[in-house]
Amino acid sequence: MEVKARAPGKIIIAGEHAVVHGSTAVAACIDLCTSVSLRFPSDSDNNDTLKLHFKDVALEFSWSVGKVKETLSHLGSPFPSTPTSCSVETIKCIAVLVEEQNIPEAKIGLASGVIAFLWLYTSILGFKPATVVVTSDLPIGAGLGSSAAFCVSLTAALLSFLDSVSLDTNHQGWLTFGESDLDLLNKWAFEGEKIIHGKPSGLDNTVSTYGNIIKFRSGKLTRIKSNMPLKMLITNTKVSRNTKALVAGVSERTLRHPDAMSSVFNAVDSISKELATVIESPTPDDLSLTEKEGKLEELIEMNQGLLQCMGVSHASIETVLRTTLKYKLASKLTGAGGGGCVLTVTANTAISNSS
Ligand SMILES: Nc1ncnc2c1ncn2[C@@H]1O[C@H](COP(=O)(O)OP(=O)(O)OP(=O)(O)O)[C@@H](O)[C@H]1O
Ligand SMILES: C[C@@](O)(CCO)CC(=O)[O-]
Ligand SMILES: [Mg+2]
Repeated sequence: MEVKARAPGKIIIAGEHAVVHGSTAVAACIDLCTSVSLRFPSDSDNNDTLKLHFKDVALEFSWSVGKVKETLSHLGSPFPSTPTSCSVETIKCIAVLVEEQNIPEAKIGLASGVIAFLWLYTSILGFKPATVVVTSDLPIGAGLGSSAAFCVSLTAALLSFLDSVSLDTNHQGWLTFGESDLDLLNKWAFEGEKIIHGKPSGLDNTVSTYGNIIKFRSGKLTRIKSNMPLKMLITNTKVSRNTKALVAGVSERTLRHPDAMSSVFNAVDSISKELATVIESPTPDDLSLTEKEGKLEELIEMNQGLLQCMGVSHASIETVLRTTLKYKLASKLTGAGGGGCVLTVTANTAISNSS
């Protein structure tokens, strides 16, 4: 039997990093997805292997199920309905299983995703042979939430085998999770993100699970209904970086300058709240649309300034900012920064073109 699940990446319109420290953020999912296919061998295959294939990065892993069980047997039977954090000791045990796979040095950054895979797989389905294949439209490690889309699509594929999870009617050829199961899916995906990110806010997995546009603060989401067209350009600087290290860097700066950073986080909170209000408020005519777009651009610019204060911008990001500024367009980094992707609001251009 084979199941295929997919989940979207995201852009953070305002509030990245500050959201880890309790500020509000606004994020929207994008139509680039990660897909996970999961196939169990038939009885006649007489197979005792758990295989994982990361197609985008041409990496294949395989373990004997007996070996995985031996390493993790102290954890007991799986509790799929109770999302559980992977303890530091268990991460160490799983890391041994990953080290044996001899990931080439240039791709060693992907190891945390393999650990997250083994944790989610064994916690939800236990010790069963299977073949899992991961493919993505998203650039990996570029700020568009590839880690969250991976955790959400993988968890969705795993949970779909549980009798307790009911899948809703067909949505463009795909079944969707019912509202109550989305919470379970999101919680497990968060546990995967914790392994990859260290200290995630939960924003990325939440927007990937629930879709559309959300406002998010301290683990709580509010769905947003946009009342204006949001046209954005995404530029990938192609400078690779690691979310875990960037998040840790901001926490270290916060320890060094608690008062100053607290003011920065408060300012971001106000920016995200105002931005959500602007997006949601009615747009009766073209004049109010132009006014709202002006506000949006200014808020994006202010948020970028504060991200620079947090130390997560990068020379490659500044180059994109300078370039878009020549065309009077506002931009900010999106996701963890340090390279990765930059967002540019392009709505005004669209209006002047059409008028
Ligand atoms: N398609 C994929 N194949 C294999 N591993 C993946 C894939 N997508 C994500 N990953 C895992 O996620 C990690 C990248 O996550 P990271 O959080 O650093 O970047 P991101 O999620 O793309 O950006 P951000 O968190 O800023 O939105 C990779 O190192 C890998 O472990
Ligand atoms: C940098 C961060 O705010 C967003 C990464 O996409 C981290 C997080 O919220 O977990
Ligand atoms: Mg990530």
